[in-house]
Amino acid sequence: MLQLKKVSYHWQQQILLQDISLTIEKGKMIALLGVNGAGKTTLLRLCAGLLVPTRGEIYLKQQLLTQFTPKQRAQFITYLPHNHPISFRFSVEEVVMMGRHPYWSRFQMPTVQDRVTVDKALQWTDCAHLRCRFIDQLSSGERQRVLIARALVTGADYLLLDEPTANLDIAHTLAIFKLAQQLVQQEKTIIFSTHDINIAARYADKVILLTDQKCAIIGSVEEVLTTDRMQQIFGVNATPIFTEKKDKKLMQFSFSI
Ligand SMILES: Nc1ncnc2c1ncn2[C@@H]1O[C@H](COP(=O)(O)OP(=O)(O)OP(=O)(O)O)[C@@H](O)[C@H]1O
Repeated sequence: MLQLKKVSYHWQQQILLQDISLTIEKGKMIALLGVNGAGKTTLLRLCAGLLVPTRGEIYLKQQLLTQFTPKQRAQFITYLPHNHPISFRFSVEEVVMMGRHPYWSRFQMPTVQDRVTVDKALQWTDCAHLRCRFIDQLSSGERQRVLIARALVTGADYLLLDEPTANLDIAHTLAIFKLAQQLVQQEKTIIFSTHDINIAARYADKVILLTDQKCAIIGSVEEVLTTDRMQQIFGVNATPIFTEKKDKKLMQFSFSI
């Protein structure tokens, strides 16, 4: 369980996040929504332990996140940044293998199990054919899939993904979310930020919406994404459209301004 208790984050005099309390259980897919600059990346980086709250505490498995060593933390939580610039010349396979680092002792070489794990992740993300290419010579979408593969091989329980499919074409987007659903069934927790509200409505068990007061509202898609809130926070008219999919009611939106 990942728990935020009255977490605030300030940068110089600016309040970026204010009094956020959330409990994120295992085995959930959670969408993180908010306008540009709302603090989604900041919140993900706090949950990943890459930033320390100015006030409040974050607990992982009932232990303060700050008490984990970076290596211990990396075994439980992986963070996929948005638009991660990569200027070094490693092959795709080497980059994905880096995701296994949290399990290695100093100077350890990859094991057979590490190679099997990397092979699977390359296949799941449709990167197997790219494995010998250099990472800095890929398209942004190809690179993003490689970085998703690297996040997968960590085997972490919590995957914090900052706009994971922003650069992906539609088929790869759907494939990544299908894979994410399978991981959630295996008790992994995925928190992904997105600007695509229909993707959030389709795949998320819960939604965290960052408001202009720098607070967070958490709940089901129907509870959080009300027409009034969409108008107030995003400044758009959102008309819900309900469809049935495998006996499940699916809410999508049509937008106008
Ligand atoms: N390195 C930084 N130094 C100072 N302020 C920053 C820095 N990075 C982000 N900010 C500010 O923090 C606030 C939150 O930024 P953040 O990147 O978390 O928002 P976001 O919701 O992820 O935005 P977007 O949807 O545009 O990616 C913004 O006001 C931004 O200007």
